[in-house]
Amino acid sequence: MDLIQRVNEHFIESIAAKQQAMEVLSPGIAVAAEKMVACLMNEGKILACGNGGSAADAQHFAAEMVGRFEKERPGLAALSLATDTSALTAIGNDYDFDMVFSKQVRALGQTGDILLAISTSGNSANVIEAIHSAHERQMTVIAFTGKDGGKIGELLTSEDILLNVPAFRTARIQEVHILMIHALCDAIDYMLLGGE
Ligand SMILES: O=C(CO)[C@@H](O)[C@H](O)[C@H](O)[C@H](O)COP(=O)(O)O
Ligand SMILES: [Zn+2]
Repeated sequence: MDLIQRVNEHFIESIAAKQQAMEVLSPGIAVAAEKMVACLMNEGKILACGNGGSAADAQHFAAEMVGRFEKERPGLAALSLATDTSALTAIGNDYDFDMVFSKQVRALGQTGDILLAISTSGNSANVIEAIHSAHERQMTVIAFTGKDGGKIGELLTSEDILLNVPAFRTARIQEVHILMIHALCDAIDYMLLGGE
């Protein structure tokens, strides 16, 4: 296979992953957006976490909430738990890397807040611990996963939302996750501002 064909395969596979995800996830994404708006309108906030590419997704989502997505509006309360290098290194060094998010959730999370938990495998221990802490704090969890949903898929409650991408390659799952983030931002803005 030549290099251009190899690149083409990525586009083809990504398009297919998105098509399959659309068919199963759009209703759940709409419900997640409604839960987020209800939380934000009730003085709540959204905490987001994930590792590697998903850390970037958590940060990307928070930036579009606090800054803006496509329309001018007041900033919305969201925070990435994956960006504070001092907190991440101190907690990782002094306690355990599994606790880097959960300790922040316990410190910052309040009843009615939302945890956006992002893990392509559904098995990252620090994301799982963050979900346990969110439940202790009576927060709702919205989980973005992939593959078979992993352990995260098994520990969510009926109050939570599992948005599991039906794909097995990490890169493809991440590409759908970022699309889901933009769809969420758009739905939130639409509910708050109306428009097209
Ligand atoms: O972006 C990628 C791979 O595309 C990596 O950085 C990837 O996010 C990391 O390996 C993560 O540690 C994977 O964690 P998870 O998605 O299974 O929770
Ligand atoms: Zn990646």
